[in-house]
Amino acid sequence: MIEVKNLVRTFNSGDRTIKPVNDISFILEQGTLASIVGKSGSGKSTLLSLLGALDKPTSGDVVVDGVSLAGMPDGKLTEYRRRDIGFVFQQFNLIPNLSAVDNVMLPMEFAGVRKAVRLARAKELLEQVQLDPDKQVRRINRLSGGEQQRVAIARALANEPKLILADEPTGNLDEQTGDHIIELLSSLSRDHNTTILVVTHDRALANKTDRRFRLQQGRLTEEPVRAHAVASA
Ligand SMILES: Nc1ncnc2c1ncn2[C@@H]1O[C@H](COP(=O)(O)OP(=O)(O)OP(=O)(O)O)[C@@H](O)[C@H]1O
Repeated sequence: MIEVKNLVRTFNSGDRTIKPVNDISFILEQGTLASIVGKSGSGKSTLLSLLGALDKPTSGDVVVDGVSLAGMPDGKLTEYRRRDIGFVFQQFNLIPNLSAVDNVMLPMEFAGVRKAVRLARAKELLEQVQLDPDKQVRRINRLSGGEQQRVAIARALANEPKLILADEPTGNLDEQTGDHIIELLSSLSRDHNTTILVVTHDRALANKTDRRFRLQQGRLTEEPVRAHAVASA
């Protein structure tokens, strides 16, 4: 369970102070698939960075399974990022001159997983995101944007994180691949009890989530979701 408590992040911009995260509180039960929508500049990336411990709040706290991130030493925060979070972020670029399969194996190497196990799991994950076997061994810089996005999702899943933070996970994908990614995220939350928070402009994805939030000028509101409208459409 993730508890976000009165989270605030301010930035000084010249002689102004801006507050892209302005007293945000919510609780996500384990296994929830939630989405955040909001205009450009509304604070979505800032909020995801705080949840992933890539940035520190000005005040407030994030509590993960009863453990508070505020006041956690940097070494422990790094451990939290590596072990508990799967990031699907633009700025978390894949390593371009490594193959897809090597990119997916990397987080498992950091976690000390044996090579044979890493390789088998990386292949299994790349199959789940429907990357053809011949492309699995190709260097990242020889894959299309959509294929790279799928590799990034497979890599985020590598260590079976408790929480996946995804910024526009279906952004570069055609409709069919996007639908498959939506199914994959839904089944991860439902069957593997992974908590997933996605920032998305994709209505098909937002409609599939259990909870939907809107961020406006640093304030978060929850919107009602029609109960799995897409599934019955
Ligand atoms: N390190 C920083 N220093 C100063 N201002 C920042 C910093 N990071 C973000 N901001 C500002 O905070 C506000 C929110 O930015 P953020 O990236 O969180 O928005 P966003 O909703 O993710 O936007 P987009 O949809 O365009 O990615 C913006 O006004 C941005 O310029």
